[in-house]
Amino acid sequence: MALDRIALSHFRNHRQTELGGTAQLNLLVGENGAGKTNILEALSLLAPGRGLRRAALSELAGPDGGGGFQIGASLNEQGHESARIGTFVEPERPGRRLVRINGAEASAQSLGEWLAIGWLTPAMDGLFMDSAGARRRYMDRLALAIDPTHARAVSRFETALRERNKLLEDSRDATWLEAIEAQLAEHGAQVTAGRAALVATLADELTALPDQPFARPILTYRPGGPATREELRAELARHRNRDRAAGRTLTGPHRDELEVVMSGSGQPASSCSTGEQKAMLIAITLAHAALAAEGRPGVLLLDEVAAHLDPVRRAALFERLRIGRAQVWLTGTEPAPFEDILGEAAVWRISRGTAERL
Ligand SMILES: Nc1ncnc2c1ncn2[C@@H]1O[C@H](COP(=O)(O)OP(=O)(O)OP(=O)(O)O)[C@@H](O)[C@H]1O
Repeated sequence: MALDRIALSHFRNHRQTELGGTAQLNLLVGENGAGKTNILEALSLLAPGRGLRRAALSELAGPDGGGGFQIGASLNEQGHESARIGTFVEPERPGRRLVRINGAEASAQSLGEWLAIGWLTPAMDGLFMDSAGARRRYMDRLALAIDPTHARAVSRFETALRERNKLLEDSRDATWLEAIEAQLAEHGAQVTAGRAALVATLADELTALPDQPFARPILTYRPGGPATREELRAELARHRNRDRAAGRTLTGPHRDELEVVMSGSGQPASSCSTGEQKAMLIAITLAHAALAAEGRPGVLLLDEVAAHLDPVRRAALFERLRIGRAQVWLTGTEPAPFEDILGEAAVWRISRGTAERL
């Protein structure tokens, strides 16, 4: 299963770009600023969420679309189209993202039931040094591969959390607070379970990966509150005064942390070298792609990853991608580093928002 017949219209610098005849390995080459990452971003928007740049909808439309844009693709199974999926914004409703699956309107979250899309981009290089919130978002994105309903649980939990924080501040009405805490605990426990399951499954997958040439990370999920609904609810009720004094809820999955250390040395990822951090991110990305491919079809977007690796690591990466089942999209400024896969990859030259098949 793979994405094919991809069509972008008025999406960033792509006025009308079509990519057909895709393969398992797909390569976009072109100068800086040509529009390669924009294509990967368009594909990342065929998943729930804000895509690989986390851009606002208003940033995505190109200059001639009147504020609207369209992204469409076929899902192919053994050469036949099994579904047509798309996401778009209409010029007359610029703040609203719409999704269509096989011609029928659907929710953005339901996209996760069709495809599991993962990515690694240069913007993620600082993930281990970033705030814990960035790693929570990362876990949530990866968790979609094993549970497409995870995004919904996160959004319901966040709504309940905002509501409780507001009620703590302006209301002494215990009945209201109890009702909100019940919701917060229900969705919070679901978020915790989703993240815990993701990290456990990823950790298993990572143990199968050799230590070399990519540094193998050891992942530990550190929950910010009790795991079960009942315990979380009880703890919230117990700590109302404390939370009121702090002005916010101090227990729950919004306080979770994903701890990452390098196997062997046990060094925390945040104090590893830039190269080691990147190698660990690649290892997690590959492990995740393997997970995704076990469930729904996986698509892996690797922006400027391969060209920056030394030849040994690059060859190892290509080998892993070849044996994996995910469809892979790679970008680079030159075809040369991709010499080993040029014979089997579908290659496009991207130039000023256009794509030419090579
Ligand atoms: N909303 C938009 N409308 C039109 N053009 C846009 C929009 N957003 C970004 N661009 C243009 O897209 C181009 C950047 O494209 P992209 O990031 O895909 O480049 P790239 O090929 O990945 O380059 P690099 O190799 O430098 O990463 C820039 O020229 C930028 O001005």
